[in-house]
Order: sequence, then C-alpha cells, then structure tokens
Amino acid sequence: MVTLIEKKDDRANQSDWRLLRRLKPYASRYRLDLIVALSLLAPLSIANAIQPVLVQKAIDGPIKNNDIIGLRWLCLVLLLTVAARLMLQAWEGFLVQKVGQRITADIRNDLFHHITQLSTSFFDRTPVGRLVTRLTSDVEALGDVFATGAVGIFSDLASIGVIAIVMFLMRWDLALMLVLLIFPITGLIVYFQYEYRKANFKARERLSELNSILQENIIGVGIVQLFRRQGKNSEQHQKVNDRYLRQVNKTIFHDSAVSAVLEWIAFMAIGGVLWIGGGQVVQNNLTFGELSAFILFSQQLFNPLRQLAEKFTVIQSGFTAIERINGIMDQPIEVRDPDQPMHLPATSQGEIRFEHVTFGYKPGDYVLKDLDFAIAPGEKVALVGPTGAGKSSVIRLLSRLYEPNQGRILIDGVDIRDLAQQDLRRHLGVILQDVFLFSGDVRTNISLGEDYSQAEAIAAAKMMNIDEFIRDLPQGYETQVRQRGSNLSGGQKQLLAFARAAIRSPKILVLDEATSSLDVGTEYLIQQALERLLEGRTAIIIAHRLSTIRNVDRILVLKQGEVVEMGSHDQLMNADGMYASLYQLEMMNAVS
Ligand SMILES: Nc1ncnc2c1ncn2[C@@H]1O[C@H](COP(=O)(O)OP(=O)(O)OP(=O)(O)O)[C@@H](O)[C@H]1O
Repeated sequence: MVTLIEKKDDRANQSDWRLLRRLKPYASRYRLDLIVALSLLAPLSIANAIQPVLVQKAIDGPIKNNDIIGLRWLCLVLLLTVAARLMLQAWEGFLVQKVGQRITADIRNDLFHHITQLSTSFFDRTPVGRLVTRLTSDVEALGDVFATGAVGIFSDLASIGVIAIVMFLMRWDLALMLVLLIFPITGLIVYFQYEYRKANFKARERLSELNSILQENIIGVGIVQLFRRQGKNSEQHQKVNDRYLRQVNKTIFHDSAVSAVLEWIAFMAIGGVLWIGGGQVVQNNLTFGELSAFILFSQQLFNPLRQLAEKFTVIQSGFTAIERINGIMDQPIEVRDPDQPMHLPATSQGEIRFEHVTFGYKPGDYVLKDLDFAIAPGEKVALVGPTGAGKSSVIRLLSRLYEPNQGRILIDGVDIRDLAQQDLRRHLGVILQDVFLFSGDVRTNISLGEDYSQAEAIAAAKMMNIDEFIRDLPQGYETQVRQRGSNLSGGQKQLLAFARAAIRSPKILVLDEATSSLDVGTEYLIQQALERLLEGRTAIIIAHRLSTIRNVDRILVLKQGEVVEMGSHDQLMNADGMYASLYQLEMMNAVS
C-alpha cells in the first residue's frame, strides 16, 4: 500500500531553509541560550584567526632579532588565546547541545501528541513500523545534529569569514589564491550534499520498511510459526534488508567521496602556498613568518571546510529526519473538537439517532448506506448480520473514529460532531472484542490513568465479578499485567474491560461481543456482569452468537451496509426473514 508519506518523496527536494523554518518556533523557546551561543561566535573566530598572526609575529620579530623575552611574551599570549578559544568553544558547544536536546525532546513530545490525535484512517494506511521509525530513529537523527556538534557549522562559517579577512589584510595575492579555492570546494560540497540527501532519504524509507516487517513478524510470531512461514518471511526480510544495505552503501560512498576530495584539495592548497609563497620568500617579497602564517591559514581555512563536509553528513540526516517528521506533522487531524463545543448535560438520557448515514472507508465505496434509526434511552439494541455487513463500522462512526460521508449521528439531540470528544467519550463506553491491556498494574488498567480511587476500582471489579480473581493474583491490584495481557485469560480480559466501562459509568454502552467460546463457568460470570453493566443504560451490542441476544429490546439486521430487518426476537422469528434463517442455522449448528 502506498502511504501518504511515501508519496512525499519530492520532499527530498524541499529547500533546507523552508525546513529550518519549521524548527523556528521550537528554537525561539530557548532564545536566550541561543543568543548567548551566537554572540560567542565572533570572539571565537577572532581567537582562531589570531593564532597564525601571532606565529608570524614571533618568527619575524623576536626569533629574527634574538629577543628571548619578547618570544616568551608572545608564546604566553598565544597560549592564553588558545585557552580562551577552547573555553569559548566548550561553552558554545554546551549551550547548543543543551538547547538541541531540548528541542529534540519537544519535537518528540509534539510528534507523539500529534500521532495520538490522528484519525483511525491514518493508521489504516500507515504501518506501525513506519511510525515507530519516525518516533525513534528520525527523532534520534535530529538529536544527533546537536549531539555531534554539527550545529557548530555556524562557528565554522564564521571562522572562514574572519580568517579570510585577516589573510587579505596580510597578503592579498596569497589570500586570493586560497579564497578562490573555496568556490570549487563549495560546489563539490553542494553536489555531494544533494546526492547524499537523496540516497539517505531512500535509505530511511527502506529502514521503515524493514521495521514494518520486523514489527509484523514479532507481533504475529504465533501465526508465523503455526503456518511455518519462517522460511518465506526470512526471505522477504532478507530482500528488504539487501535493498536497505544497497541504499546505505550509496550514502557511505557519497560521504567518503566528499572527505577524500576535500583532503586532496587541502594539500593542494598547502602546496600552492609553498609554491607561490616560497618563490616570494626567495625573492624577498615575503617574510618567513608570513609564509608560516599562510601555511597555518590554509590549514585553518580547510579544517572548517573539511568539518563542514563531515558535519553536513549528520546535518543531511537531520534534514531528512525533519522532512519525514514534517510528513507526519502535516497530516491533518481529521476529527477535531468544534471551536465552541456543545455539552451533553449530566442528566443526559442516552438517546441515539442515526439520520441517513452513509459511509465508506474509500470514497465512493460505501459500506454503510442510508442508515436511519433511533435508539431510545435505556433501550438495548443488537446489531446482527453476516460478516462484513458493517456492524463494527456502525460503532466506529458512533465513537467518532471515522466521520460519516453523509447524514449525521445525534446523541440526545446533539450532533456528535458538535460535541467535545472528551464529552462524547464520557457518555460512551466502548468494549471491543480484542481487549487491549497496557503494561502497568491491574488497577491502572481499570482506571486507565484517570483519577479513580482504589475503592472505586475495587467496586467496579466486584460488580463485574473479577475482584476475587484479582485478589488471587500475586500482588492483587498491583500485579503487573504482562505485555498485552498475556498472563490473563480471554474471559478475565473481558471482565477487566467491563470493569473499565463500569468505573466510568457511561450513559451509552457499545459492546462488540467476544467471539471466542468460553467455558460454562466464565460464560456465566460474563453474562451476569454484562446484565449488571447494561442496567439503566442505552446499549448497542454487536452479537456474533444470536443465542445471547434473545433478551435485547430490538434487533437490527444489517446486510451489505443496509438495515434489512428490525424488531424484537419474536417479531423477527415470525417474519421468517434473514434473522430467522440465521437463527435457525445457528441452532442447527449447536445441535450437530
Ligand atoms: N479500516 C478499513 N478500511 C477499509 N475497509 C474496511 C475497514 N474496516 C472494514 N472495512 C470494510 O468494511 C466492510 C464492513 O466491515 P465491518 O468491520 O463493519 O463489518 P462487520 O459486520 O463488523 O464484520 P464482522 O462481523 O466480520 O466483524 C467490510 O467490507 C470491510 O472489508
């Protein structure tokens, strides 16, 4: 499946400045530290450029004139300049890294927050592995830009500027030769930068692909082993891994090439200085001190350039990461709270009304067509129908995980799009078939981190027949739930999910009945808990076993997204339509 993010390959061509602008709001939070760091650039660059000048002064002055005292003074000044430069450099580095890591942490938080608000349809199109890559390695790549001192690029640029000025003041002809070399080097850096960026962008896409495969295979390891897919899946993994490797090799090539070329040019520059400057020394047009200073200058000039090339590798990865992070940040939050949300009163009755609702996951391919029904407060309604009829889609719309294409859904007369989502969730308890448990203790899994007391959690667990079981656990309510609840049975997970709903006491309950068969004892506990949970509440139950819903007030029979029958069990049996035949089929299966 092609995701939106993949389509954004052209992002690799976005200008770096446009990308940097996205960092501006983050950087401005730490304005003061950044201003201090930037103001250190000028003294740092001057301290850097002054060193060759001091060497020149020492050679042409005290050394030439046998002035030992003068030489020692100059050495002391040189030493102090180096010490001052190192201190300023350390201070600047510390500030930049500190701010950088804070910015990275802020981006990580914002990205996480944004992802948690994105609509379910986004998650339908985007594999989990890709998202995890964004949240881990992309944010890390961005952090590396700061951690490796790559932002020192600004001080490198400032150093080049100041060195150029000092060189011109000393000898314009030699200075011109060195400065002219900067242009082809910059051209090379820009070329390799572009190529590296392209290769790196693709390498990261391959990495996400690899992560997706890894994620799927780890989550689905049971199925992989049961169906003996290990060999085939390893082959698939190897293919993607090879593709990733090839792409990484390309990035390594561009990275090494730029370093080698720069090294070569740096030595050419020293050679050039010796060639031209040496000739001038022989003709007495240049002093030894000036020649030495220029050899040092050429080193000092090319060192920052070399570092620029090295840093650009990290910076390019950072840019790629920003592009990809932006790819997520630019995903619109489709389900938003209205500007002035309406509120359901605390005395809300729990009436539900679907008004001519039509919906499709893909445009034009409707899975629910013109649904039009109302559920009275306190009424219990079952949704039945063959697989793929649209039952789960009905509750996804009611929970506002998706929006209808046409029509509207009202709770107590208020369109759910006019409600704050929090308000909707407070009035709506949803229990899904596949109960998701978070790592943490049992109590937290009931309260889900909300402010419920221990007594409330226990009361909910008691009402839902699971208190005794929890007390028997090694640490009772403080027992840690293993990943995704692997230390709990299917029935226990169901009861825990009921307790989660019970503690919130919503007006409306939506239940996707578990399909797996349970032993008679657990089945009884669940039925009893369910009856208590449903008491006094409006409920929609997706029933997979018709025998369990004989007592509901009304049954809606869905077929290919349309309500084809509606009525009580007895009415539908008398009508002898689709429900009656589904029911008879189930009875026959139960007997045989
Ligand atoms: N996330 C999705 N993206 C695209 N199509 C989907 C998605 N979820 C469901 N569908 C399609 O929508 C239709 C209705 O699915 P839905 O899950 O609502 O059916 P259901 O009646 O609950 O089925 P079951 O009883 O098997 O759970 C099906 O054709 C299904 O393939």
